[in-house]
Amino acid sequence: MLAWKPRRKKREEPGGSLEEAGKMGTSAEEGHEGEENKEPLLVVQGVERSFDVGSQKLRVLKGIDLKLYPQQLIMLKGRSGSGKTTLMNLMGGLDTPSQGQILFRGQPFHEWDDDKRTSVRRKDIGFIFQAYALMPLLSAYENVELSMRMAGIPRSEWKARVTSCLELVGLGKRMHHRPSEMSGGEQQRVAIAKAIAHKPSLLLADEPTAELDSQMAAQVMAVFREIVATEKISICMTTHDTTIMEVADHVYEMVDGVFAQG
Ligand SMILES: Nc1ncnc2c1ncn2[C@@H]1O[C@H](COP(=O)(O)OP(=O)(O)OP(=O)(O)O)[C@@H](O)[C@H]1O
Repeated sequence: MLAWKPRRKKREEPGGSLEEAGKMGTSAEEGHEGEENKEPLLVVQGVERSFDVGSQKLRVLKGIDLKLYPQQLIMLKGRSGSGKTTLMNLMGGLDTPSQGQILFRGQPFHEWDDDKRTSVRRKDIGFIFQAYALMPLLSAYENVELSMRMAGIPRSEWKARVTSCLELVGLGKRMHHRPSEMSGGEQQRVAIAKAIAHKPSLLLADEPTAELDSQMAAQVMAVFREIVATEKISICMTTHDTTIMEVADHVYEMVDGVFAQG
């Protein structure tokens, strides 16, 4: 197994053990330390979401409360269909609640129209949603560059930022490879670089380790802990994988549209 080299030094391969991932950046305890003095980045308060399905109302979320603090990594777990993706869509402003509030940096996300939410999303939120979401004909470098272009970052900043993001995820030497020339874990790390290139404060990741073996999943989690520490990002991710949950500052279990008391 490859060893995790000291933080801030250039490296080509993140460590592959969860013990190492846990040591990166803040530990679970440190993640909560001083929380009371910090403003939450995101507050979800009494959130409900129902969908009209034919003549029926399907109540998917039935009263969710959570606070996500700066530099915290939280996980949502729960059975398929329990509402995890629905909640993440609301947290990212892709959807609005039927009831309740979502405050992003103290601003009422739930009251804003699509355009206003989209502009906040482009600037301040990164997503890792479908399998890898990479453009297959573009190199890793071009994929990350594309997301900076989409976020409206000045061209003069692209090169340095793309390079530093790819180095951060351990792919400094593989920048000019296309996704098809990379392993699943490497592709997922390109997706992380792409999602953080515009310096968001929130990263939302839906099952980011689902397609990966345990060592690659551990590498992705190590990269997550590293970006929480160095990029000052907060992460909310969904997972079914119990083996990676120790890396989280907090794990919420969703059962039938509410959080189980844990
Ligand atoms: N737009 C929609 N219209 C109708 N029903 C929906 C819609 N979006 C989600 N649902 C339903 O809400 C429930 C929760 O779905 P969701 O995708 O949030 O679950 P999940 O916990 O993320 O599941 P998985 O782990 O399989 O991804 C499901 O029954 C789903 O069919």
